[in-house]
Amino acid sequence: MTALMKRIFMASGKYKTRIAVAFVFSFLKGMLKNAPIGLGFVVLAAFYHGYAPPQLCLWIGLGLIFILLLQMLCQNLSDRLQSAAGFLLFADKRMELGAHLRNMPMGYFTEGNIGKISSVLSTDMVFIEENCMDVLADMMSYVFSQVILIIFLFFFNPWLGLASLIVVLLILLLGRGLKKEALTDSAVRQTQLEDLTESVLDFTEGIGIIKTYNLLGEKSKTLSNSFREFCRTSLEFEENHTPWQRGLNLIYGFGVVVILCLSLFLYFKGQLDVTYLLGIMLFVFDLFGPLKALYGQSARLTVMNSCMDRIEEVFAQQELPDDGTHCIPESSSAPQVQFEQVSFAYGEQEVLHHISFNLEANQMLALVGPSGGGKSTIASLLARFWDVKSGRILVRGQDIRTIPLSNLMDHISMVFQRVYLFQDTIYNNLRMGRPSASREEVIEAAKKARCYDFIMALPQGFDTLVGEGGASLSGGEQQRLSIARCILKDAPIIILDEATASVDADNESYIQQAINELCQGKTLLVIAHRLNTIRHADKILVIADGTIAEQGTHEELMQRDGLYKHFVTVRETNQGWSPRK
Ligand SMILES: Nc1ncnc2c1ncn2[C@@H]1O[C@H](COP(=O)(O)OP(=O)(O)OP(=O)(O)O)[C@@H](O)[C@H]1O
Repeated sequence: MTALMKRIFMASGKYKTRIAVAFVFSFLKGMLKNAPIGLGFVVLAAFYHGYAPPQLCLWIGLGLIFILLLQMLCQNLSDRLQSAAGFLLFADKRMELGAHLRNMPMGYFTEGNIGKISSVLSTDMVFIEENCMDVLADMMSYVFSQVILIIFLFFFNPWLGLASLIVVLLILLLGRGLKKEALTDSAVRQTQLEDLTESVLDFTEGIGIIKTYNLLGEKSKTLSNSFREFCRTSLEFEENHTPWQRGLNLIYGFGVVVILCLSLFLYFKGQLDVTYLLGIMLFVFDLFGPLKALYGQSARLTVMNSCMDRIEEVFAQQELPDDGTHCIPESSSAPQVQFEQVSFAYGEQEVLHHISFNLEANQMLALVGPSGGGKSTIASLLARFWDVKSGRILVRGQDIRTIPLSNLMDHISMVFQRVYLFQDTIYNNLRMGRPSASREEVIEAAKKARCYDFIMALPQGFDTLVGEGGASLSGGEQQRLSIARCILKDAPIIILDEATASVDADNESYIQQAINELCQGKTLLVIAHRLNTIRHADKILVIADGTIAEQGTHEELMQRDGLYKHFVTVRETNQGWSPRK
């Protein structure tokens, strides 16, 4: 518990003082909880010794009211301070995590971590936010209450104090076992919760594909299995705790009997005053109550512990360094883009080996080659989705690792095959390309990207809301909107992943017109599939097995009897690898 308190306290940043003050009030609340017992004992002793003036009753009554009021005040202050601190702290933590995620390499998001991020941001953070402060403050008050009760007993008789201490030690020993079990179980449970989130995301995001392939039954079954599995683990979590909780209950009861019998024994031996015996009777049945309440919360505590582990794990992921201070120069005699001996690995697996090429301003470089050769990786490295393993990538002579990420992004636009439109109006989706753009500029970009007509045919024109992922628009329309976004951005370097999926002839022609508008006067790095695009490229790189197998213009490469010529021949005879015409 102390370890968890320390972790939360260390993570509480500017709310440390507020939390510390809340805990002080909680401590006072714990002390005051036992004060009526002390008062009761004073009354008993006074009556027993024949001292019972009417004023005593008045004072005791007033004292009790005072204690109750003070207890309420402390409770109120600690609750208010701690719950506000919890919500404020986790609002900040979410923003911190958001900033951290923004600076993470893209690889982190594509390597199956979406479920983890979602469950950390929602389930884990919400659980800690709602529980941490009140549970921790309650824990503190239980611990202090227990300590005070033991001190009472030591004060009455050292043997009683010692006996209660031994019982407490036994409880702590068994509690350690419970904690160990709970820690393991809650880690398993939280991991399953993460898998469950992943399954739900998978199901909802892929619902279109699932329906197309008639997999609704199968995938629903997978999802139901995940739900059932989580339910089973939760039940197991509870069941595994039960024997430990029963053991603890046994020791609580056993401890009460021992203290009761020992008190009577000491009384009959003349070693314990009758007033003390009566005092002990007052609270002996609740003697280990605070510890009982504390272990009753152990399940919540351990879940909080594993939530903290997972939150810290995401925070511990290395960010992509963004400490560059050299902005891209306005002009330079160096090539627009240079790859110098670039190697790259996903984890341990090296997928690019010593790639070197230059791309001059306003030229087009086409990357072609077999699937899995490394074309997309080359494009991603230029946008600094990841950092190279060795070698350098330069933009206008400047190593991209020394350029502030925002400056690099200002100079690069990417047109992906997979388009993402936010749940917002078409206008706002377009304006993301350049937030400072005027309405006229947005409309102009839409016209250039051949979007204007279909936008105006929508019920609210530019103010029409598009669904999550742009579900209410056709693939070709979404693609053109994403191109309009890039036209508005007007970045000098464009990375274009040409669509491989077939769209109808009209759409294809519109997309091509939109791309032609976008690419005017730009430097282009194209992952090319269309023979037409490839033919017009200033330079073609054939990428195979992470290396440049061949390079040159279409004519140069066709003169060699190499991989490229083979690919084109295959394309022309419509077999296998196919750069479309
Ligand atoms: N996120 C990733 N994690 C691990 N390996 C990856 C990842 N992305 C790609 N790879 C691997 O890197 C290699 C190069 O992949 P890349 O996507 O760059 O090839 P490509 O030429 O663009 O293929 P395609 O034409 O099919 O898109 C492949 O072996 C691929 O399996």
